[in-house]
Amino acid sequence: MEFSKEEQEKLQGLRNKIVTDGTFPDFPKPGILFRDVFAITRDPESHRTLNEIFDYYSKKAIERGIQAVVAIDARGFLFGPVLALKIGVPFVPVRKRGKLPGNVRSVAYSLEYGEAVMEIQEGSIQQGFKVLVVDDLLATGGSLRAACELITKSGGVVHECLVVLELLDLKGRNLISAPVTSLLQF
Ligand SMILES: O=P(O)(O)OC[C@H]1O[C@H](OP(=O)(O)OP(=O)(O)O)[C@H](O)[C@@H]1O
Ligand SMILES: Nc1ncnc2[nH]cnc12
Repeated sequence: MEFSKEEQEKLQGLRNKIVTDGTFPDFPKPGILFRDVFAITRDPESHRTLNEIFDYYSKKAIERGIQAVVAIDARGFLFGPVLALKIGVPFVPVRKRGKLPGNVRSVAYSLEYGEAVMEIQEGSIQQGFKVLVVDDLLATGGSLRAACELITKSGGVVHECLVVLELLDLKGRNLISAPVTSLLQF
């Protein structure tokens, strides 16, 4: 997605915040350079700036006819509900195994520093709905791909994905067939 010059300047400020306050070598394992999105939410001015970017994104998402927002447990929940409110559509969670009640659909996946299982509640996505999938960060793409698979198997249509941070060298977007917008690239 295209951002205006004004938005690009705001995004540059947010990126600087991650560099100065949100970069941790060797966490949670040796060799992983952890990018901590809470560096933005901890700082009210940066948080407000990110919210303005979401205002802009949401207006465009309404024009594109997005009908539901799905976000990934846990850090995706910082942003998915806000976007769903701005767009005016349902927010649906995808959660790690064992957290969602009722009948669920599951998928095993791997991410940059481990393996896990994620789940979605049966009936939580209306058939044919155009879905925006949200997460804080795209690394290898394993998590986002698993979420997209759950949505598709539930009868939703993954229209687009939005992540705040993208780790470009891991090429995670290559695993995702829908268009992916990232706000800050590393
Ligand atoms: O692109 P990938 O290699 O799959 O990695 C990205 C995922 O890793 C992190 O989640 P994590 O499972 O650490 O969970 P958390 O949100 O509960 O901290 C992050 O929030 C993304 O969901
Ligand atoms: N390098 C990283 N930093 C923060 N969250 C992550 N999730 C997967 N890889 C990550």
